[in-house]
Amino acid sequence: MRFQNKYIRYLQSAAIKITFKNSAGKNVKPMLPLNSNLQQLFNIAKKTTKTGIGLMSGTSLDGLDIALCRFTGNGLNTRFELLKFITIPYPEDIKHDVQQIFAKRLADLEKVTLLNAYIGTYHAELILQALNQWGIPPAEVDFIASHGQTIYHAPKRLHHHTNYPNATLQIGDGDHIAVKTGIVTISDFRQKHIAAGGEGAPLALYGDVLLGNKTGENRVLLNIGGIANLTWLPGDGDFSRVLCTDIGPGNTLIDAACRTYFNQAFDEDSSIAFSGTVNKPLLNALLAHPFFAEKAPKTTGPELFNLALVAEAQKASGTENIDPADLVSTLSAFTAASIARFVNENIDINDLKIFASGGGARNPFVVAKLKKLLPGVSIEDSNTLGIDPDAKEAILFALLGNEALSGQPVSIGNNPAVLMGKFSFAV
Ligand SMILES: Nc1ncnc2c1ncn2[C@@H]1O[C@H](COP(=O)(O)OP(=O)(O)OP(=O)(O)O)[C@@H](O)[C@H]1O
Ligand SMILES: CC(=O)N[C@H]1[C@@H]2OC[C@@H](O2)[C@@H](O)[C@@H]1O[C@H](C)C(=O)O
Repeated sequence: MRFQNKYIRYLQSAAIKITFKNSAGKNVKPMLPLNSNLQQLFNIAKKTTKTGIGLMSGTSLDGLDIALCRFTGNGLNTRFELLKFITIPYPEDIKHDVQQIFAKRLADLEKVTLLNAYIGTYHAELILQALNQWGIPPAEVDFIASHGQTIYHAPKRLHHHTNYPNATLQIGDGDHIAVKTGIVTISDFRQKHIAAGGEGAPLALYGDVLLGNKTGENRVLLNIGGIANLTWLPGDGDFSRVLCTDIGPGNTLIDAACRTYFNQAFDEDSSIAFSGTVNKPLLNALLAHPFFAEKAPKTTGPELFNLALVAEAQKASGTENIDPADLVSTLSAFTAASIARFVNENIDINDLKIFASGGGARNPFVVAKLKKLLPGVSIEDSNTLGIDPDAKEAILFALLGNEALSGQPVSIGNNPAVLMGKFSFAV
């Protein structure tokens, strides 16, 4: 008993000086002290202006996008500024290691475990490198918001195990980033989305509404990354009609064919696609995949859209011996055709303006086909909105980090009203 009283006195003396009010508005003493980590979090949360880093390393495995942003406010009142942005390409050995486990049903569990720690530490090194290059001390950064590296995405619609929930796995643990950089890190955003009933993706909605919504303009923010996804923002400002969904393959099949048949990472400026011819029977076989008829919102990944699926479509259409350049042309046309079909079937195309981002927005063959298939729709890249197309997803995670620190859960479209992300501290 004596010990307990002493302990309570200790807790009271250690309690930090915050004013807590009871329901009658009177000041009361806090019951418990905040430890130094919670104190740090509290200090960051109450800052009017926060500086945060958003990290994205997507399904293309091309590198780590690092966006340094400044935020004021939260939710629909957020104001942000992109201060610095850089993509640091992954060296070949890391790409190779991640590719060994990425989107594979059977993988070396030791490698997964090693990479979880390694990628966290490696991303921390890249952040410190970028900050050093920019001349910004880590102490000036309030938080890091890290997406991690997706290694497997398994919504029910893909895994078909009726007893199991939607699931997804991102590695590159946040503790390693926080300890190595000394900066509070928020990570693993997708689990909460699933826990609250979603598929863990796309999370783009939260940033797209903020970056792209304009009353009176019928807009789509289209991201052509490894997988293509979009957010539709109807001009009437009715948030219940907002739609955010994956569409199908972006660059993932094009990149896979380039790696396999041309020993190159991607089809730079579409030089291969332009040298080939689109094979119509194969294109139609690919477009006949049942995923495209599933109702949105929906998510997918290279777990489904991979060269095995292409081989099946080749078999079904009798195009097994197609020339590799024709294959790249056809896969590029497939990306454009599946996006155009989704837009035509699900979105009001009256006065529609599409703002494209992601590496695929720099694929001239895909963009030209898309424009041809959507006549009357304006298609520009997201620079027109003042958003660097390469930085958009990293900015999104920085925004989600800002929300995790100071936002309120809000529901938009079909998305659950939750704050996402887990906190990691340097000590
Ligand atoms: N000049 C270019 N010409 C053609 N394609 C390009 C060009 N530049 C980038 N790309 C494509 O963009 C890809 C990288 O895109 P991005 O960085 O948006 O992908 P990601 O972030 O990994 O994807 P996700 O959004 O699925 O997570 C490259 O692999 C390539 O296919
Ligand atoms: C599981 C996963 O990593 N999904 C990514 C991927 O890349 C594009 C598309 O598939 C999208 O659903 C998502 O990323 C973006 C950033 C999102 O969540 O909005």
